[in-house]
Amino acid sequence: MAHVPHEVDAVVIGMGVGGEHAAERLAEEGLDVVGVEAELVGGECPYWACVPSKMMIRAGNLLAEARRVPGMAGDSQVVADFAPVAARIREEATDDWNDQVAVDRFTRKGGHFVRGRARLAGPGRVEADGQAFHVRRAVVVATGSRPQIPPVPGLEATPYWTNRQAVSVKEPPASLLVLGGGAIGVELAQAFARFGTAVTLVEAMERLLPEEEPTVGALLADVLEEEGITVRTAARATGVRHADDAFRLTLEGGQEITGQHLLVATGRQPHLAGFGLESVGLDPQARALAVDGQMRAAAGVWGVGDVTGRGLFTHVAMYQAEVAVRDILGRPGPDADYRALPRVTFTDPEVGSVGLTEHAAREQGLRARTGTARVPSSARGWIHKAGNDGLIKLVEDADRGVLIGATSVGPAGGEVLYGLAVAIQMEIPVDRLRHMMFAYPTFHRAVEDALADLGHGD
Ligand SMILES: Cc1cc2nc3c(=O)[nH]c(=O)nc-3n(C[C@H](O)[C@H](O)[C@H](O)COP(=O)(O)OP(=O)(O)OC[C@H]3O[C@@H](n4cnc5c(N)ncnc54)[C@H](O)[C@@H]3O)c2cc1C
Ligand SMILES: NC(=O)c1ccc[n+]([C@@H]2O[C@H](COP(=O)([O-])OP(=O)(O)OC[C@H]3O[C@@H](n4cnc5c(N)ncnc54)[C@H](O)[C@@H]3O)[C@@H](O)[C@H]2O)c1
Repeated sequence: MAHVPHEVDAVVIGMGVGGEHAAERLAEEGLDVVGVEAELVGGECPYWACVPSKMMIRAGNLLAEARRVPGMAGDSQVVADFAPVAARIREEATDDWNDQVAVDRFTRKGGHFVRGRARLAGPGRVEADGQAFHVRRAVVVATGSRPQIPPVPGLEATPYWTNRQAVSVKEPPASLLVLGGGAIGVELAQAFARFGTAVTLVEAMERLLPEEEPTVGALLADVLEEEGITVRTAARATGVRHADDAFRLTLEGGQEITGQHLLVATGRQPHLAGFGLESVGLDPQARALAVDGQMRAAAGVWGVGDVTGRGLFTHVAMYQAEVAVRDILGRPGPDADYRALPRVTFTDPEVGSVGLTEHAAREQGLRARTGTARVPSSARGWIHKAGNDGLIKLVEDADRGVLIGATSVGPAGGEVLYGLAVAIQMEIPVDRLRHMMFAYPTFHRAVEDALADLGHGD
């Protein structure tokens, strides 16, 4: 191992996307930085989350498109094979879950890497792998999040999957129960189903993706059911058993559903406990690490990424890391701004949203006006035909005449979102948006229809 200095400028605890970005940037700026990682540098996103799941989704989308050929372009016979997907995840995405490339990238920039579990031992004091560091300038807490496992009786004793096992399989299971109809649940349910897995998706709330506009969950449930997925909403699991290579999930009311595997995707919780936060006056029992607009958690301590409980997205972790780095370097800059935080769930159709939903806007006491357009009724949606499900919904603050929220569901829903995110971030008056030209026939042209509908859709 390289010589590790004990007096250092900064220690980054957790080298997931947030910590890795902060550590690399600080090293590039010439600071003496130690990065500590207990597992793999890069964290959840490249090895067990965003990247492998999106490779599965890309492959599943190809199958779905090929199955849409009949009636549109001739005939097709699709033989699904998961082997190339499993190989890509091993060879291209994760290097068989080896992070040497990422470690080398960091050390080449001048950083000092320590493999191990770091512990705060008081202000400016960090211990890891039997070494003690005296930190002159900054400790960055970037410990991420962990799956939140619900207290369903019997569950803990079963070999259930989290996202980690789900994206590491070499073959799709014959059948799969998915507990949780949030982002992970819907993305992986659809991807596996397209490879032939019989999927049952169980969501406790009334709708899938319950944080999104109500119409979104209903639309997505229809699409998934059309593809052969059994969707159970407002369904509570009261017990789980695993016997004879099968999971048996009992639902409130007594119905039992079975599957070869069970994926638990019921949310993630920030990782605060067990690494000495109390030694710097912070609460390890808190729901998330509280930070101010410059990502400061305490004197000499910054927090970035999932641990802060904001958004739980890779782009949020990297954005926050930039803010923290600037502040650590003593450069003035604006506070982190989440008004136009974009979210994309990569189902087919993609579900993109940014800013406030209508409900959230009203809860904040804003006078919300909404406008909606259906993608199949737009020129491009009509031309697209098979797989054209989707909608655009806009939420305007009627008092200020600017958009404060938008939803874009459709074949390119996540991409269409971009223009809406710019409009919200820049507070472009709705009256000016109405006088823009929207290229014909793009998917984003449906935004023009939704703008015209503002005030009529309420
Ligand atoms: C299945 C799935 C799909 C996802 N898809 C997307 C997507 O498409 N787009 C998107 O934007 N987001 C997606 N996300 C969310 C994204 O993965 C996270 O927001 C992102 O990984 C957060 O990065 P982070 O650095 O905060 O934390 P993490 O990636 O969790 O990294 C934290 C790191 O800290 C380490 N650590 C913890 N404690 C210590 C300690 N005491 N000492 C040393 N190391 C420690 C951990 O080992 C870990 O490597 C997805 C998540 C999942 C689960
Ligand atoms: N495309 C993306 O950007 C992407 C993809 C996957 C995950 N993520 C991130 O990862 C995080 C975790 O994803 P997730 O899907 O686990 O969480 P989530 O919070 O998005 O969804 C969890 C779902 O599980 C439901 N639920 C909770 N307890 C339940 C129970 N006992 N029975 C049935 N349903 C229950 C909730 O009502 C909710 O709908 C997300 O917050 C998201 O930020 C992002």
